[in-house]
Parts: sequence; C-alpha cells; structure tokens
Amino acid sequence: MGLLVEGKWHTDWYDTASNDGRFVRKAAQFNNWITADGQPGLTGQGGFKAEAGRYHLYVSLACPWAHRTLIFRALKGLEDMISVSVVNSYMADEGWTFEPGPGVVPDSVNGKSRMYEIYTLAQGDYTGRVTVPVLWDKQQQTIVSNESADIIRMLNSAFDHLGAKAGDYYPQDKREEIDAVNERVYHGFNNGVYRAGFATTQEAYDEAVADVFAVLDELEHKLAGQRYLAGEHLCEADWRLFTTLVRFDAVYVGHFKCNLKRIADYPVLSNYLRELYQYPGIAETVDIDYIKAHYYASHETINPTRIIPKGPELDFTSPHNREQLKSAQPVSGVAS
Ligand SMILES: N[C@@H](CCC(=O)N[C@@H](CS)C(=O)NCC(=O)O)C(=O)O
Repeated sequence: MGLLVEGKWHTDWYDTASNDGRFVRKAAQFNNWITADGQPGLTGQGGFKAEAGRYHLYVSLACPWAHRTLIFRALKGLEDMISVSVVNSYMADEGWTFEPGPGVVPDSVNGKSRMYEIYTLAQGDYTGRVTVPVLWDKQQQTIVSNESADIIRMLNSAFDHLGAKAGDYYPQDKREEIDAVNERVYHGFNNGVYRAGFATTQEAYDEAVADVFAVLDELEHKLAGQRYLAGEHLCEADWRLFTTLVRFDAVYVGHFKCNLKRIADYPVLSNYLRELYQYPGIAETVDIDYIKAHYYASHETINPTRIIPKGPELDFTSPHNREQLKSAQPVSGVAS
C-alpha cells in the first residue's frame, strides 16, 4: 500500500489518525468522460470519443468499485471493444502490480509492471492514491477516468451507436430515485464496510457497523415488496449494491468485522443476490478465491498472519424465488 507524491512512490498505509480513527475515502482525480461524439461530458475535458478498440480498463477482481466496471462491460457486450488488464490480487509495498499470479492479465497496452506507472505515464507529477479501476485512452495515452461511478455511466450509453447491447441502466425517468438509493447504499454499505474494516478506534468502528446493518435491514424490507431497487427494472443501483453483497459473507463479515449477521441470514437479500449473480455474464466477473486472497493477504495491519480462511461455503447458483415479484424489460430491451 502506498501513494504517489509528485510522481514519486511512497509506502504508506491509510492515514486515519487525522480523522479520529475514521477512514475517509479521497475523491478520484481523473474525471473525463467518453461520449458518443467526443464532446465534454459532465466533468473534465472533451476529446474522448467512443471508438471500438480505443479504450482499456485496468481492474482488480477484488475491488468492488472495479467490479462495477467489469459488470457494465459484460452487460453492454463491450468485451470486444474495450480490453482489460487485471492486477495481481496481492497489494503490498508497491501497490497494485502485474506480478504473475492467479487471475492476472498483464498490461498489454503499456507493458508496465506496476499500476503506479500507469498514473505517472498519464501525469508525471501525480500526487495521490493509485486506485483501480482506471479507464485508459490508448490514443491520447492518458487516463480518462479513475472513478467507477462515472465509468459505468459512460459504458451504459456512450457505445450504444457502435453496437453495444441494448439496455439502459440509468433511465432518465428513474434518475432521481436511482441517485437517492445510490447515496444511501454508498455511504452506509459500499463504503460502510470499508469504514468498519479500516477504523482504528472503537467509536469509528461502532458507527460504521451500525450504518452497514441499518442499510441491510432497510434493504431486506424494501426488496421483499419489489424486485429491484428502483422498482420493476434492473438498474445501475442494483449492480452497485451487488458488488458489496457478493463479497460480504466471504470477506466483510470476518476480515472487516461486519459480523452482526451474514447475508445468508437475510432471506430476501440472499435470493436477490442469487438472482443478480445468475444474470447472464455476471458469474464470470466474480472470483471469490481472488477476492479472499486480496483482502486477507494485503491488509497486514488487519490480518498480520495473512492466513486466508477456508470458508464460508457459498452457493450463488442455487434457485432464487424472485420470479414471484413483478419485473419489466429495461427501457431498451434487456431481458429481466
Ligand atoms: N473512487 C474510486 C475508488 C476506487 C478504490 O478505492 N479502489 C481501491 C481498491 S478497492 C484501491 O485501488 N485502493 C488502493 C489505494 O487506496 O491505495 C472508484 O470508485 O473508482
């Protein structure tokens, strides 16, 4: 674990001391958008036109934020248009690397061996954390974005005219509702598990765990009466929830001490999780062994022995009962 300061790599764990033991996630620093015509998007510079073969994703299979981007690449059928590299699951003194190992797909675009070299290639004097996912532009030789929330919105629509699969996971008429759910799920749950796991005071941990389970209790109730988070249509908010749910029993219960309950103890959420896992193309984006290897081995301050637990036994392939709730075709026709 480390960070870049003016283009130089420094070995450093997260600073929680200046925040009373609380883990505070820093905002991403590359905020450009790929658009259909290359016009500027919501933030950043223009000049990133959607083109097949032009862009590359750098991901870790462990990272729930990077996982979102792999899911959207699969949902939208962009595998042939956007290439991918996968870092080694072990993140140590050099940060993310392309050291050979299970699941690793080397950096075929820039031939680098460490992720921080991709950041310095884009910006020689970069200061900040070196995170995945990174969306890379092979043409301009730079980072388009390192913010997963933005990347999935680009993948959702910018490549549609080039033959991406139909399906709008952020439809205009649902945006307000999706944004509100995202807000709650992000702070309390997606980032809540990290706030619990990386807390260095009892108070910070207690606060975070209370948030995590308040959200889970709420969602268990909500999803008992509706198929998906924004109603009958599967949407972006569901996929953002999914990446944390699918890691929860394997990693967040034990390693991050979010152990009041497991997802297996929530019948509605268990069925919902299985439905999303079984959605075409999704199971292939989930690698539980890689995920466990990353968390238990990389966070030395949390698990100094680096022993990876054997369990739990998980089966996301068994039947779910969600068909009994009404579903509808997403706006432009993805099967429900
Ligand atoms: N805002 C980013 C957050 C990404 C993020 O924090 N990724 C983690 C892995 S799960 C990372 O690369 N951490 C390395 C570090 O902080 O040094 C996003 O959602 O894209």
